[in-house]
Amino acid sequence: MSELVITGADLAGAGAGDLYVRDGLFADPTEAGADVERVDAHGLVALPGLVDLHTHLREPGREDAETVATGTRAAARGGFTAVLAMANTNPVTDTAEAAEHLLALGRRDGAAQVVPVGAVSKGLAGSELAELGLMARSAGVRVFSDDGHCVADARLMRRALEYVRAFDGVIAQHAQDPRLAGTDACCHEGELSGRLGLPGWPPAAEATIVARDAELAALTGSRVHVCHVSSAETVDVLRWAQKRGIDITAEVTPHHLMLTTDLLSSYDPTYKVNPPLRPDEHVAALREALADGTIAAVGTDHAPHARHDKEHAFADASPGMLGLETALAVVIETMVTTGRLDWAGVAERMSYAPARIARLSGQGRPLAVGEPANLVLVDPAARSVVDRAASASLSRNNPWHGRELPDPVVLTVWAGRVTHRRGGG
Ligand SMILES: NC(=O)N[C@@H](CC(=O)O)C(=O)O
Ligand SMILES: [Zn+2]
Ligand SMILES: [Zn+2]
Repeated sequence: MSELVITGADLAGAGAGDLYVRDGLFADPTEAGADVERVDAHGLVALPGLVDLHTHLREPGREDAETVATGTRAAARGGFTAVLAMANTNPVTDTAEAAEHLLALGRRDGAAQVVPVGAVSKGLAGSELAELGLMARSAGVRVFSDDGHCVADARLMRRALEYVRAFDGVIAQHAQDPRLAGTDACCHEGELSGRLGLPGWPPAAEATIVARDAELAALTGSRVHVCHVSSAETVDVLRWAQKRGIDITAEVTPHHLMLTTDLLSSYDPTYKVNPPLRPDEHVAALREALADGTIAAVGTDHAPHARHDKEHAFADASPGMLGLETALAVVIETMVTTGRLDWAGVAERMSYAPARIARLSGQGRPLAVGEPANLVLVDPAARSVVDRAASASLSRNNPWHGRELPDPVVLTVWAGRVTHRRGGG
């Protein structure tokens, strides 16, 4: 446990103040002794520790691609103090034992809080419900997702929603109608997919599932969350559903806020991701929706893949890209520098809202005396060129490699522990 005083930081856009980290909590800075370490943070911004609703840690099963230790170290370097770990591991997190095991791994190896996401269906197979109630009771699971797969069966989705309502759970849907966009679909459907000869993935495959799930949320009085929204069509559906008072939230990934379909013309599998990168007009709609709150949160969909799964012809490579270390940089570049979000807005979309959606009690809390000491100290002016070799992740599928981006994270503190400090230490 660390003890330190941070002086002069802009507290999430609310003006300058001091923070005193003691015994895992924020304490009154006037009580700090003269011997306590002081970090001069004038010109920096302090945000509550970031919370990622959508991380793939790959442990258990694919420790060659990522582990709890390496994935949470990447999280800490990105300013995150909690990550929701998706269930598509091997074995799948579809039982209470599997969820408890992941919790234990997180306690042992985590440089951030590891929150298990439970599978909706056994083995992610989409036919029988997993042990939702047992996972909730024994491991505190509140977010359930078959991510990687869509819960395509409307009846199973309805039953899952009815089930989790009892304990205020939420179903996080990977919205991809498998009949409109099958497992081979890998390029936004349009002129370019035709020219490149890649199977198309139309926005309608996402938006139709989201419309259906909004109706099921209304029918059951339960909560739906939409993973990695990629299209303007889905944004329209979300607006319509939220206007009706339906309890539906959504996240957008950093890559969908910035990268576009044309990158695929190189056939570089680094840019293969599900759902696919889309043209400019979708990127613009996603930025607008994140600014106005239609999309409540950023979720990284950090999806590490080993070399031998990624270095293939485009059609055969595994989909997914790294995201934890660069998420805040991309949000600053696309949302803050452009005037769409202020620092309070960044805190809301990357900490408060994700913590609320996942019903985490000790995360996404204000920087105030008595609250858990989770924070990230941000340098709004620093920039650097991203180097994939410098990552804490075990994988190198980094779509930002070689780009100049903001380099904001100076210090991360999780539960009173320094988990990252720029330049090491
Ligand atoms: N996003 C991806 O392209 N891949 C994810 C699965 C997913 O998020 O659907 C993965 O697990 O690799
Ligand atoms: Zn997904
Ligand atoms: Zn995912």
